Amino acid sequence: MNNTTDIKTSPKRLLIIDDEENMRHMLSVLLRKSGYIADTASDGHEGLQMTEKTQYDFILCDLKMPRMGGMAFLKSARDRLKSTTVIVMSAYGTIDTAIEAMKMGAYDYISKPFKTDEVYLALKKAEERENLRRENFQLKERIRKIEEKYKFGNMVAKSRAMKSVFKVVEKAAQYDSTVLVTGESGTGKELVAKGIHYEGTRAKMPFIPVNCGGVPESLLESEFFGYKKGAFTGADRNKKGLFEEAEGGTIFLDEVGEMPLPLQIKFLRVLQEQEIRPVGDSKIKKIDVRVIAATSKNLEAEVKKGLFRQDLFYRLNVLPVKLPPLRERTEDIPLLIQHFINRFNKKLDKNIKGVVPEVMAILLKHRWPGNVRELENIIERAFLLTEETMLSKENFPPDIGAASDKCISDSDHELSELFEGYSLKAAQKILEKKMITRALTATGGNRTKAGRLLEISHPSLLNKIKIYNIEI
Ligand SMILES: Nc1ncnc2c1ncn2[C@@H]1O[C@H](COP(=O)(O)OP(=O)(O)OP(=O)(O)O)[C@@H](O)[C@H]1O
Repeated sequence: MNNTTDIKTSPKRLLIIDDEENMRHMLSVLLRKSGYIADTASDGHEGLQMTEKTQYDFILCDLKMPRMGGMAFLKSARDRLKSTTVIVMSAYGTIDTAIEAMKMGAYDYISKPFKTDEVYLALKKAEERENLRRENFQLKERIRKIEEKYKFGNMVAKSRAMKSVFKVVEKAAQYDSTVLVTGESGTGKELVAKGIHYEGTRAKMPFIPVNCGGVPESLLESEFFGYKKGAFTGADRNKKGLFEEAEGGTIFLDEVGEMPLPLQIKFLRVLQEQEIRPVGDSKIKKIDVRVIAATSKNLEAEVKKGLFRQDLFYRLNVLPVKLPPLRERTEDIPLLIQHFINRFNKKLDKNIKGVVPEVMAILLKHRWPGNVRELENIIERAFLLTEETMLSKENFPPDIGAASDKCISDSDHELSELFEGYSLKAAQKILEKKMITRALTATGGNRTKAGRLLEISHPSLLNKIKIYNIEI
């Protein structure tokens, strides 16, 4: 019989509970030979005492015994046996008793009289289940630890750029200063704001988000500051504004760049004085509200254009947090993918393990104009389309990755238009000049960032700019 070798690999603790001396003896000799550390008990009562002292991997338990039978044992030891697999044995084994025992937490049952192979088989099956359960637990623990390490609030990230963002926002959570979060749409500005609020001392108080671009201009003032009964037609009662709703907590001004200029003046006053005046009211009210603002616009440019007040910009920009677009932090993509997979597994009750390498390569190359939101959406879409445990190319929109392919074929075309002949040196010069110009344009002339995009050092970039006489 080769079952013995299978079981022998790791010594497990096992308890045999049976009132028949012969059975206890036979099973313990047999199982010790197979590598188990086997103890015995002559009834449920003794079994209970032993489980108090020792943590067993397996228990083989007879059902009918004097003093305390198997069912009563299962009932009393239930809480203690969470990580023990119990197999019941019964000479009176009807399906009903087996079902009853399983309801009480037993994993399997064997009917007496049984052949030794049957015991081995039941134990082997239980051990396999145990291993699976442990692996599953370890995997979840590993993911949990990775997520803990790269986490702020509900955000995950591991890129250098995002780690420095996390450092700033962790600090910001400890204070009350106004924070201005900037970044393209979908980079996680609202998530940052929520993180600062829920990780800070105001966590138990309200977090009120307002989209400054989504409220009609005529309503903005009464929305924010509230109004007094009779302030205008239809104002038939006093109404609290969003600032009062957020009392003690945080107000999140999303798309603050959309705020009309007249309201900006009022806002400046609120931030300076920490007080509001409801529409139609002559009295002012003190407020205690933290302000976090966000915008995908370049507010400094808006200030220059006269569309945003400079003084308000300075008031908001006490602690600036800039979220880089996803295409500039590709190291975050695999972590985010796993994060969303875990989330959708829970939400949709699935067991997806990951994406196939071919898809990962495509996702790493994609430009992500919609940033993390776009990534989240296409993972959710792939979840709905797949029947497998790995997400494959067919589950993703065909245009994902097409942009990067197009880039290559475009540049192929451009290259052949740019020069003739076969000189590699000449081609290299043309290509270098073109790539540097492209990187400088993409970074608004920022040489440090352009160097990073080109993956060359800052001095090397400066040198090439000089050699190729590139104008910035
Ligand atoms: N680092 C991250 N980890 C996990 N999820 C993220 C992360 N960044 C963004 N998300 C998710 O991406 C989506 C978009 O994030 P969020 O709404 O915070 O972006 P935003 O910059 O405020 O977008 P918009 O400017 O369009 O309002 C959300 O569902 C959010 O949960």
